[in-house]
Amino acid sequence: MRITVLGAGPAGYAAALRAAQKGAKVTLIEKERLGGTCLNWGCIPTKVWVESAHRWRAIQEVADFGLECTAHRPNLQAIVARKNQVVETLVGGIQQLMAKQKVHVLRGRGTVVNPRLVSVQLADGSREEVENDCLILATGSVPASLPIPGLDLPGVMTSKEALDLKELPSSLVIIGGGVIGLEFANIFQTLGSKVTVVELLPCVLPGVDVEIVRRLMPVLKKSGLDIKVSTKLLEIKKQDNMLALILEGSKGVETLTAEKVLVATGRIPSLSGVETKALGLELEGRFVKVNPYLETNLPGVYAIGDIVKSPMLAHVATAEAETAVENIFGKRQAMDYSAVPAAVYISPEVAYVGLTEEEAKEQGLTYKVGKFPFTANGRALTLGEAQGVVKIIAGENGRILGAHLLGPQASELVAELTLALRWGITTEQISHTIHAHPSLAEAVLESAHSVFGKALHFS
Ligand SMILES: Cc1cc2nc3c(=O)[nH]c(=O)nc-3n(C[C@H](O)[C@H](O)[C@H](O)COP(=O)(O)OP(=O)(O)OC[C@H]3O[C@@H](n4cnc5c(N)ncnc54)[C@H](O)[C@@H]3O)c2cc1C
Repeated sequence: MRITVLGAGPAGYAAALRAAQKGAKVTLIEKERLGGTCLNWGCIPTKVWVESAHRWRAIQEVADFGLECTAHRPNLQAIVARKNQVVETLVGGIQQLMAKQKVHVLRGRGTVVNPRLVSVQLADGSREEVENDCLILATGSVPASLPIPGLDLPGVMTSKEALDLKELPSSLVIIGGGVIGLEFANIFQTLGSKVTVVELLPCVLPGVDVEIVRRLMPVLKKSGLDIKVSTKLLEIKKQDNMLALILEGSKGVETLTAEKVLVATGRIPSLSGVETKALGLELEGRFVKVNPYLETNLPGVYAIGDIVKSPMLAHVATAEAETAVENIFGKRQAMDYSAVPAAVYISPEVAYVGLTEEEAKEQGLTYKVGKFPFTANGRALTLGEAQGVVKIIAGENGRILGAHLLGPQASELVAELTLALRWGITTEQISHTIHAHPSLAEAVLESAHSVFGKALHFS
């Protein structure tokens, strides 16, 4: 079987690899870089910056650990160099995997001529036509742009440019208090910029369990971050060497000046090379419409990743890739979104899976809540990172409906609860499972105990 995959992000490259492993003759078309947004301008490079910020904070706190050390300043050129090196290592790894699985990688911009033919404009200006028996669309997403005057001024950036900043801005305003906005806010605030986050909605991290956001806010504010919610950006103007932002909030219109502005107001599907109207490809809003098997309305055409209406996350994109390939090879497997974890890499980390308490209420479910604070966890205290909580929402039968974590390594700890949620493991079963001591995972164990009011180290 000949399969063409358009786009080599975590959706496309994973689909290409899996299809090749199953014996298909695969062509993978990519106009920029293997690994797509996630590896080059998203998940991975941001976490390199997050780690530098984390270590910088740790250096400043070493005196609390009985150590003496003098650190001079963060070196952004070195951070960017390390970021590039990590990205190159991963992209190189994907290149090798493609070669090993004999995936034919075509570097150029693909245009879908019809469901069985893609025309590729190669870098040298020539064209190559690729025929297929099955086409997988994985063209990803791009930053959403707002119709606001001044967004094209020098000094106004998207996350892509921010990742290559070689000098620390003295002041930075971030438009958008979602996951990406807060991650950058945390990085630059920690490294020494004066950071303000402007969010249109009444709270940051919309969709996250309200109690978690409520607990997080004072921690962020204490770190020096200025957060303006229910505030709309009207315009950006140049003012001497700075940028002046005209904002409208509950107290009226105000002007804020900053050296740089980062726009993080979400992402929209990219359908570059996919003329939906001409092809007759059905959309759902801006997203490509798919059925539970990830098939579009065009026979033999699948769509996966950020272009379909599911959480815009790399691991979801990869899971969709695997499901689509299973279906191409004849297995009728619906995509399962019942347990999708998500994490926000700030300090302390936020991670969650399943229903929020608000959603459980809205759905009229009977539920119990278990909570365990990291202040009562030995390992968290040894790390000096005892802020936060593990909150579990369990149904009547003890099965986990949702879990919400704020604290050290939350992005790792959520895996146990995701496994439990996905496979119906109850809080009672977790509470009868021995966890290593001392470990942060004991906070998960104790939170499971606490669903029955039986936490050992907290009451
Ligand atoms: C700053 C930032 C941080 C993020 N952090 C995280 C995180 O920590 N965890 C997480 O899960 N997610 C994160 N994400 C989201 C994650 O990057 C996306 O969900 C993921 O990359 C989607 O994968 P995809 O394969 O659908 O699309 P993409 O990764 O966008 O890849 C699509 C690829 O298709 C190519 N393409 C498009 N059109 C054509 C064409 N016509 N011809 C050839 N090639 C084409 C593009 O060049 C691109 O390489 C982050 C995103 C950003 C921006």
